[in-house]
Amino acid sequence: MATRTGAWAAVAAAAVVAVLSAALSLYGSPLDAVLKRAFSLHNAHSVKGMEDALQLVRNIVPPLTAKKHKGQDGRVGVVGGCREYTGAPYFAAISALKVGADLSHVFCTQEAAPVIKAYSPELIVHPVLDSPDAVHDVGKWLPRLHALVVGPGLGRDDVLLSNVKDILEASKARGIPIVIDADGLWLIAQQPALIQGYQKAVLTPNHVEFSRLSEAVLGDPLDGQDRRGAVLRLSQALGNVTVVQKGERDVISDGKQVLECSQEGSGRRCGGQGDLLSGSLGVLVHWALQAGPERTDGFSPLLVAAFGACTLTRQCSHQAFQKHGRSTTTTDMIAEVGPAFSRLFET
Ligand SMILES: NC(=O)C1=CN([C@@H]2O[C@H](COP(=O)(O)OP(=O)(O)OC[C@H]3O[C@@H](n4cnc5c(N)ncnc54)[C@H](O)[C@@H]3O)[C@@H](O)[C@H]2O)[C@@H](O)CC1
Ligand SMILES: Nc1ncnc2c1ncn2[C@@H]1O[C@H](COP(=O)(O)OP(=O)(O)OP(=O)(O)O)[C@@H](O)[C@H]1O
Ligand SMILES: [Mg+2]
Repeated sequence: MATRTGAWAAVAAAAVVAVLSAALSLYGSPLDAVLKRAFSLHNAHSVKGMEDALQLVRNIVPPLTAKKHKGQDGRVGVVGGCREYTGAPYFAAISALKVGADLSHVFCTQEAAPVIKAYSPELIVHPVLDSPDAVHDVGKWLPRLHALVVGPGLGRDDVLLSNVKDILEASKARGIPIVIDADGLWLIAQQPALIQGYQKAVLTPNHVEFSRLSEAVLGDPLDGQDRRGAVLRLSQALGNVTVVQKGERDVISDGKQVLECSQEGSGRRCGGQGDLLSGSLGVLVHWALQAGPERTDGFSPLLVAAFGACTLTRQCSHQAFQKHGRSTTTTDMIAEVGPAFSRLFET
């Protein structure tokens, strides 16, 4: 009996490795050769691999029950929003709420706050980011937040960036998961030490942001030929911070494993799609860490969360484009978050 159980466990473990390897390729570990072989063997079954990776995301989604209180499924904060950019923090914060967070806060400048409030009565908007007490004003909310999304619509004003630097330090000290996007990545490119080794951080650069980070951290211009290697190396150099390089395919790495998302999206490249991704990721990161590695078959929870946010964003783009074609905008994509989520993760 014990032998049969052992044999079954070995077969099951081999199957898990093989199946996941269809969607994941693994570098730099002692298992490298075995897993690379498994990957190339099963690469042809990428649809199945994608399905298995999606199952890991489904495993982290908390059930909707009558037993929960408000806030339990996620209290997310977005740090961004200034005179020029009010759309980006709105897109990120409303996306977190639409994915399933219970409360979504925006910490922005005084000038941006009434505009963002006027977009939505559902967001809690704090006009504090340019106040002399910004760090204290945001800091007092930190104990109540499960995750922070830093950067959408932040701008590059030195005073704001200096406040955000201190907010990052305070968040790290509390162990709060942090998604860093847009101008938050500009700050990290100036001061990579700010995030070095913080393994509860996920960076979500677009093509240009990735090049900037790569140059700052590795001194390398971007190698467009080997995107997976480039993302893996950046993550490793940052001390296994998770990196999501957005593009025609999204490439995700925690410095140990590399995962690709090629869910069908659309040809529409309107602004704000990255904000939908970073806001969604804010809540998924919380869910993934809460679920723990048992629910993600030993894969990094942040990797699974990132895969979920990328898949969801692209599916929203696909669905919105089917309805609106060329006139698709991020607002149309946000209207698809519910149906896209159900289709991907609640089937
Ligand atoms: N409605 C809004 O308020 C929006 C505000 N946004 C904010 O705008 C600010 C600047 O963001 P940007 O993303 O423009 O950053 P950057 O100011 O660094 O500009 C990047 C530039 O690179 C270009 N680019 C992007 N992907 C490229 C690719 N694959 N190949 C070549 N060029 C490429 C873009 O057209 C852009 O001009 C951020 O704060 C951001 O959050 C954006 O999120 C878009 C929506
Ligand atoms: N060429 C592409 N083909 C398909 N999907 C893409 C392509 N480029 C980006 N995407 C998708 O669009 C989403 C946003 O990526 P993008 O590179 O536009 O981010 P961004 O520039 O930060 O956006 P934002 O305008 O919000 O700042 C991601 O989900 C990504 O997968
Ligand atoms: Mg962006």
